[in-house]
Amino acid sequence: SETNQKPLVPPNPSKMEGYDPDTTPSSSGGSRWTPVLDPTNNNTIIGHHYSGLNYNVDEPCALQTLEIWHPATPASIAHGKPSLNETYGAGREAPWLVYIHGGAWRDPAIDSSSFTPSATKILSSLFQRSSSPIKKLAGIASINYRLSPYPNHPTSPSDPTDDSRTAQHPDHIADVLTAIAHLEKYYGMKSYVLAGHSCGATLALQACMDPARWEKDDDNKQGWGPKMFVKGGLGDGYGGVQEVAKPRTVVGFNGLYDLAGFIESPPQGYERWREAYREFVTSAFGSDEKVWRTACPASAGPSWVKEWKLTQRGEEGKKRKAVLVQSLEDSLVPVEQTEGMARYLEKENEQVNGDNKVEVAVLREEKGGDHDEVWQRGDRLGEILVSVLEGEI
Ligand SMILES: Nc1ccccc1C(=O)C[C@H](N)C(=O)O
Repeated sequence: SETNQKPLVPPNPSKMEGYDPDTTPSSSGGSRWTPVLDPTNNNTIIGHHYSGLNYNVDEPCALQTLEIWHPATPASIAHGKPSLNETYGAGREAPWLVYIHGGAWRDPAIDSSSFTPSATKILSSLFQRSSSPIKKLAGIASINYRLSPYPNHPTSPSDPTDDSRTAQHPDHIADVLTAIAHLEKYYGMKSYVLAGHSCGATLALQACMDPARWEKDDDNKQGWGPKMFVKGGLGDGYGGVQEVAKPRTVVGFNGLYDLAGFIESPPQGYERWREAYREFVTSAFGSDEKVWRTACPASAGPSWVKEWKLTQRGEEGKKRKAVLVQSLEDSLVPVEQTEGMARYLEKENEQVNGDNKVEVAVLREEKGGDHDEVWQRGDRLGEILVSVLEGEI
């Protein structure tokens, strides 16, 4: 397991060329910008895509990567890649969309590329609505993060020596925050919508909480804490917590929000999954059920919502929003998870007034398909996120 004994070095200036991913070290073997073609008209370039970007610059681990898509512009089409000024320029005010994949913190078959159908749909639909989508959406990022052990996976069991498959809470959220810090620092990301599927939705809400929650007792030197956040990453480079801007809007799809609650009393029809839940929750969070409760956004107790502060210029005082989407056909995650999350937020809202309330929208999808179909199809997921970006939800 990782230790925080290793001396941490400040970010290496020679490795700060992240403004141009073409010159950023890439763990997945030198991916390059590729054009994204409109599926409704295979001749039109609607974006440019880059995968396998390390966000842990100094000590890259196989899963500490992200991929990005940018809406095409006349300049990016002419050059075959995004124009740096246009895309990452200091004046860029459009939000990013950041996606966190699911897979119960452990499934090696679900990764950042699972957002491809949705990203394509989003770019395509923004192009139908606008001649200059880059003004509405600066970029899309889909994040990988280290996974927890999955020794009994049928085809890709985890190897205990693989440091991308031995993570335990809070490694997952620490990686997500490191990735967000990377986007802020190297890609000029100022504001963003944070979306997640399944355990990615858990992580999206954890990103709204105070990162100090992920510290462990000081006397537990092998334990986790803020120092772990920067293992070769960004932050202040000396072991401080990565302070990242919080998202103004969070969108959860088929999310897990109260794992202890599920395991304690699975809703009717979901009892058969109890042991599977117990298994992946133990792998991700350890065996202390208290940690399961405090790490999950619907069971963390009052009142973490006040930790969800908007600090970006122009966002102060703006209303925060949680959009919770649940397929009623999901055989793995019951709608009760989403209802419990909504109830938690509404209860928090009773304690505050006006703009301090979190706007809560719950979408119950009658024909949402099974648990993973929402990202496998991508059309509805993309449609919902476009509506969020356009301020329609
Ligand atoms: N059983 C679950 C219950 C809820 C949410 C996800 C799962 C999963 O099984 C995810 C993943 N396909 C896995 O193999 O761990």
